[in-house]
Amino acid sequence: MDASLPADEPLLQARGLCFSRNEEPVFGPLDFELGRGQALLVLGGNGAGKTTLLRVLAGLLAAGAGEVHLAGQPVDRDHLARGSAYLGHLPGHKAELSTLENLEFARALAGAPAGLDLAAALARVGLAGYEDTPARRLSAGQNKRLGLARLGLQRAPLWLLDEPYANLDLEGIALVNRLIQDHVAEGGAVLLTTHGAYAAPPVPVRTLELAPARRPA
Ligand SMILES: Nc1ncnc2c1ncn2[C@@H]1O[C@H](COP(=O)(O)OP(=O)(O)OP(=O)(O)O)[C@@H](O)[C@H]1O
Repeated sequence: MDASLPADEPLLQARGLCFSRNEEPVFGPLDFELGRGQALLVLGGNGAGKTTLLRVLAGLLAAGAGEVHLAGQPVDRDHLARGSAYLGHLPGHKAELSTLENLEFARALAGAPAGLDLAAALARVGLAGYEDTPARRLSAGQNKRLGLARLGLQRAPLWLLDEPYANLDLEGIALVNRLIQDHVAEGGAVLLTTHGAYAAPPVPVRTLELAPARRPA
């Protein structure tokens, strides 16, 4: 957990946050906050803007208007990218590298300790025995599991999880819930999306409902 961030402010605050494409509003203005030890479930049907919101919060897209504060400090896209760990629909693994090599790469990027047991990290997400398997040979659910292993290496206090339960079997869903529970118990916070088909994690959860998508004229 990042001890450099003050603990007495909400970890994440958004004020008047908006995003538009070609002058068509996608979401907002949104006002919400998320404290340490909490999860925020972003609800909305297909096209409501959930992924777009997470990409803005991860610093991958620029907001059209509004402010985001991390632990009380106004932040720009760079700070958002550094303060959060993002797990999106596309896993972002290096296809030709093995699962273990992908974790080595992620560990180096995150500046995590070299002594970290990466084989154990793979075993924790159910990928024991796949250490030498190239990422391109993983199933969708196994790819998601590798993404979950990477998340644990990043040590960011704020997790942004886009449809984390998608493609996972029951045991995988339980794994996501366990990881979220542990992260929140350590003082982290999790913002996750769902279109409503999956259960919420077993932690204190607030919800944020995005308006239904507009149909093109
Ligand atoms: N790259 C893009 N270019 C143009 N429009 C986009 C792009 N990505 C998404 N959109 C549009 O932005 C709106 C919000 O999309 P977004 O992916 O954020 O929705 P979502 O709530 O995550 O949907 P889903 O539940 O289907 O994943 C949609 O109307 C979509 O058509």
